[in-house]
Amino acid sequence: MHSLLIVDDNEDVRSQLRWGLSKEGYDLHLAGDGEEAMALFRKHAPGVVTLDLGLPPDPEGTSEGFRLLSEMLKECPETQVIVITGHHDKKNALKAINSGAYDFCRKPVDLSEIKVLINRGFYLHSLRSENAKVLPVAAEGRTEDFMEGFIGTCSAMKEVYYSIRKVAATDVPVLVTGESGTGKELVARAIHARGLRKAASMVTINCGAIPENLLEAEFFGHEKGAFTGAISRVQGKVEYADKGTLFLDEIGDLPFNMQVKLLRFLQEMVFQRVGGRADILVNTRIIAATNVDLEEAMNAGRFREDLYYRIGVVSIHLPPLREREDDVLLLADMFLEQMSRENNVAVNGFTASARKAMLHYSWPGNVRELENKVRRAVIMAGGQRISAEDLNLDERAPQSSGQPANVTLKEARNAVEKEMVDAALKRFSGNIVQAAKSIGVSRPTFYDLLKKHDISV
Ligand SMILES: Nc1ncnc2c1ncn2[C@@H]1O[C@H](COP(=O)(O)OP(=O)(O)OP(=O)(O)O)[C@@H](O)[C@H]1O
Repeated sequence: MHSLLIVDDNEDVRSQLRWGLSKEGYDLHLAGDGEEAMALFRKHAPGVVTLDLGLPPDPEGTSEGFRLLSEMLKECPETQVIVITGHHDKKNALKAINSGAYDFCRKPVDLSEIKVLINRGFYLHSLRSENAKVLPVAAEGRTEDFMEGFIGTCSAMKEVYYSIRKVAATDVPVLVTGESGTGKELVARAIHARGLRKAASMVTINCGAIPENLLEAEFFGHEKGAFTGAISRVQGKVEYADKGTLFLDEIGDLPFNMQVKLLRFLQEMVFQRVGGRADILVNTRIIAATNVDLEEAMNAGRFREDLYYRIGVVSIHLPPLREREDDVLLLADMFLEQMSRENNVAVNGFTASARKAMLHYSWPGNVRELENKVRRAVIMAGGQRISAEDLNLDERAPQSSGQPANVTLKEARNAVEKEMVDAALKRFSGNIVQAAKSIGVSRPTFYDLLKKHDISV
């Protein structure tokens, strides 16, 4: 039987949880202070603990809660601790996760939400206990300055590798932020591949690429006859992500209506297929990515605050390529090697001026743009070495092609943006989906760019 310890100094809360969880079949233990909690912890070795941070002798603060959290994890690192925090206390929720808590729940505790967290906690506890080897984080210290699948040695990327290793060992939702083409999906894959759920799949939903009326069915599936054309029952992506990871790409583009449904699902991990009545329970880890500033979207009323707090407790920010020091050259060499092999073309590196141009260019499309430019250059290069011209870069100008030197970075970026949108439209004869894909942005973002630069299709 699963042993569960509840630590809360409020007698009413303890009674409510005792009552609410009595039918779940746990071996339930309740403590009102730190001393009692540690005694029960040592005696019953619970797989999951719910821990109110405000405990005597510091019921208004969090010091005793954090002390207990660290003592428990020191004695038994496999224990999954869910901390109970104040309603808007994102700071302490984040601190607790950083200190090794598995997840958090806000007051007043919602019974169905905590049940989901507890069940997931026991699931993770059994995975961890069965195979402690799946946790690479303890062995890989902060000194690891590289990560398989990634090229880059600048200090900002080392921070990213460190964060990936750290969050991979937990099950908390992670928000990956960064401009388009910086490697957000690569980060999501790295977290999944190093985490507890690596034996199951990572399922991706591109929230910006699916028409609004089809999104709910994409997430949750549909029953036969749910709408015209629904000729059979179809499972949604969420169902396929059971036991694994659900990667929500471009979450900033999720329509408001769907944000409400997603939040409801995230709180209880239960959903119904479109046109169905049965509740379906899944156990999945959420990783989301966005290239829009969600805090700004939240302030503008385009993104729900409660959803932001649910998905954004831990975030990993990817720096734009132009801020990664010499990494651009390492990446360019890697792409060159890979593409000359793939295309069976012998190319012997870049000219000095090509290297200079790559270092000076602002890379609005980031790593994806570099990859595309090198791919094109490998095919176009007449000689043994790739020149700035083959890369379509101007070796003289500090920014993009044709920009006078006295423009601001913002102006230069806008000009490049417009140039890329124009070129993509031309290349794909006005096909928005293909044009957006080719420059690495979502369809809604592409429409925003058309509007911003006053381009008509
Ligand atoms: N540090 C890196 N090392 C090697 N390859 C990288 C790195 N970062 C990104 N890439 C490659 O660049 C391309 C774009 O990366 P990815 O799709 O992960 O970006 P993204 O930020 O998710 O883009 P978008 O916001 O448009 O969805 C991929 O081919 C990826 O493998």
